Amino acid sequence: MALGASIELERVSITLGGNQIVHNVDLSIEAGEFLCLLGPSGCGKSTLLNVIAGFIEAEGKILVGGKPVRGPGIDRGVVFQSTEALFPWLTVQENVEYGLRIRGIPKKERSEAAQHYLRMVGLSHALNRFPKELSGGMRQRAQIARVLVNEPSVVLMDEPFGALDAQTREVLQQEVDRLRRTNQSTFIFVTHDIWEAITLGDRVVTMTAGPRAGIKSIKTIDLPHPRDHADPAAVEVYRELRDGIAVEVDKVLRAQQAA
Ligand SMILES: Nc1ncnc2c1ncn2[C@@H]1O[C@H](COP(=O)(O)OP(=O)(O)OP(=O)(O)O)[C@@H](O)[C@H]1O
Repeated sequence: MALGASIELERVSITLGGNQIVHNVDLSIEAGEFLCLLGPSGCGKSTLLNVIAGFIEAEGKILVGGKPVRGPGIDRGVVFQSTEALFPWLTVQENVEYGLRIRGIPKKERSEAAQHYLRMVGLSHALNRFPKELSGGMRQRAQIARVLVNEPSVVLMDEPFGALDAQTREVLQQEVDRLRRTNQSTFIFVTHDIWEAITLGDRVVTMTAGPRAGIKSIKTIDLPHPRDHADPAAVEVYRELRDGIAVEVDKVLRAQQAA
């Protein structure tokens, strides 16, 4: 299993289409940490994740495992929100094996690895199905297995459960919460959902409203796993995060009204 890598962002600013989306972000993420990123819609969460993934260039320093990010790499795996992210012409197992096949891993080894990770996400019964034969939740499980099979040091998740119904979402949150305890990768998980962030995060970073979004707060979630939403300490964390985000959402609404 790959060990997680630390991530350092130093004075990171991101400009897209002539607009500065993110301004001067400094953030240190420890190896093996699970960090959740919350913030109002459009503030730049996905953009920041895409910069760490190496899909978008930025100003400032971005170090993963002490090395500057110069583009996408196998050390960083990305799970997208879209349940369409799998190759529709490949079976579940072939989708999960894909990255290993590209890297020339022999058939027996990649088949065993794919089955191991598919078992981990509860998809052993669906190895030979095609994506269109899966529910949205199953597709996201397959996507997670497809990323984890490469044993990345960093797993970047961009609202992976955003398109799922509430019950499936809760089940997958519990699964990721279990999985990350045996997986030593560093996780950054973008979400709109405050409870999702509290369920999963070692820390929750809240961003300010854009443009020129930055970090508003960093909250350490010092509660035992699995996290109980009825625990008064969790409710207190929820209130604090909700109130902080409400201020930022309000700024977005006022800016929209003024425009
Ligand atoms: N390629 C691009 N060119 C210009 N502007 C862009 C581009 N991609 C994103 N943006 C803008 O950057 C800002 C941040 O977008 P981003 O998707 O990162 O926000 P977000 O916080 O992830 O939003 P959401 O929570 O709604 O997914 C938005 O104002 C968006 O319109």
